Amino acid sequence: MTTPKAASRSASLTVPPPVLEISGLCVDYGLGADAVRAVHDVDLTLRRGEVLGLAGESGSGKSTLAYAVTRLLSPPGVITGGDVRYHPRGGEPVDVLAMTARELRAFRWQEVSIVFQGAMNSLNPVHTVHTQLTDVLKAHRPDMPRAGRTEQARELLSLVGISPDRLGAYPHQLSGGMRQRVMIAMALALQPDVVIMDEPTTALDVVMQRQILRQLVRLREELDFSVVFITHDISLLIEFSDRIAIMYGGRVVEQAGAAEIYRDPRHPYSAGLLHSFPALHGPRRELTGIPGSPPDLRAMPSGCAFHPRCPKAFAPCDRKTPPLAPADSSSGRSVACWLNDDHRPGEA
Ligand SMILES: Nc1ncnc2c1ncn2[C@@H]1O[C@H](COP(=O)(O)OP(=O)(O)OP(=O)(O)O)[C@@H](O)[C@H]1O
Repeated sequence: MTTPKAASRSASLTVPPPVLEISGLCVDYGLGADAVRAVHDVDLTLRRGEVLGLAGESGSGKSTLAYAVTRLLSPPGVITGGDVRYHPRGGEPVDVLAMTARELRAFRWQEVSIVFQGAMNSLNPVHTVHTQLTDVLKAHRPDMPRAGRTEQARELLSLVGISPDRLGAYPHQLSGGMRQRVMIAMALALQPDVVIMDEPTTALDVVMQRQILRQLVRLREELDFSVVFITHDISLLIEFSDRIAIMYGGRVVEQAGAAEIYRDPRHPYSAGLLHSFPALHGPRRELTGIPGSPPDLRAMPSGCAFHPRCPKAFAPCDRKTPPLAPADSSSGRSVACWLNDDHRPGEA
């Protein structure tokens, strides 16, 4: 791209400033007595330049969270509480939940773009890659001359590792991996600060998945954007994220650096997830999976929602929900598990 955002991320150990701050976010499906809570009191901060991984089994609330944060949630989904703040470069924080429709149109694509599950099938089959890439530019940069749009589209394709010669191709003339890269190119077209990727590569084979993610992480360094990367495959997150948040039953149950989660998962659910996917590198782990199934939102277990499946459940777990609390004073890790809480209720 011609004017990449400053690629000079500080190599110092200072914590980068936040770009997206989510606090106390609650999302329900339905209203009144029939409502179920799919996202429960989530606090999460995405920092500038980082890749934040969001993991959890199907139904844990990952996509609902992404839709809510970008205000793309459609009925019966309703945001019932909390706060989402976007911190523009050098500007005052903006309340995303209070944005008007017009503000939202500018916010999406330009500040935060999102690549959804199965995105590679959402390219329009009757238009060329050129038309689809330049349409994004035309809609948001109406003053850009036609030749400039084409030039930018060529650069975007090169960025994601596709020869600009393919600009005239229709989606069916491209492989699944290439279509996915085109979607990523579209998401990067307006140089957003944040790219949210919801299971972007699950339809691809493992080698292609990793190739695309490696490229994305390289681009993140070049173009200086932050990534929220959502998947149920925690081994992918360990490889590509800086930090990981693990969701269960709509709540974040553990949040820590990717290496910390890998070496020493503190929540029994995190440990279970780690033993559900083969790691590509490092020592082999025995794959044991997690017994049982994720909870039904209409009948959530009392206390910690994971307790019926937890090999380490003890007295307080079925009675009281553990808060997400700092686990180490130094590392910024937090865990919602009574095993890690010095202030746990009586075990009798
Ligand atoms: N339109 C809807 N109406 C009612 N409940 C819904 C709706 N969409 C999602 N849910 C429920 O909300 C919960 C969270 O779903 P969500 O899709 O956010 O989970 P997820 O972690 O992204 O799962 P997956 O990995 O399968 O996409 C699930 O229990 C799901 O059944």
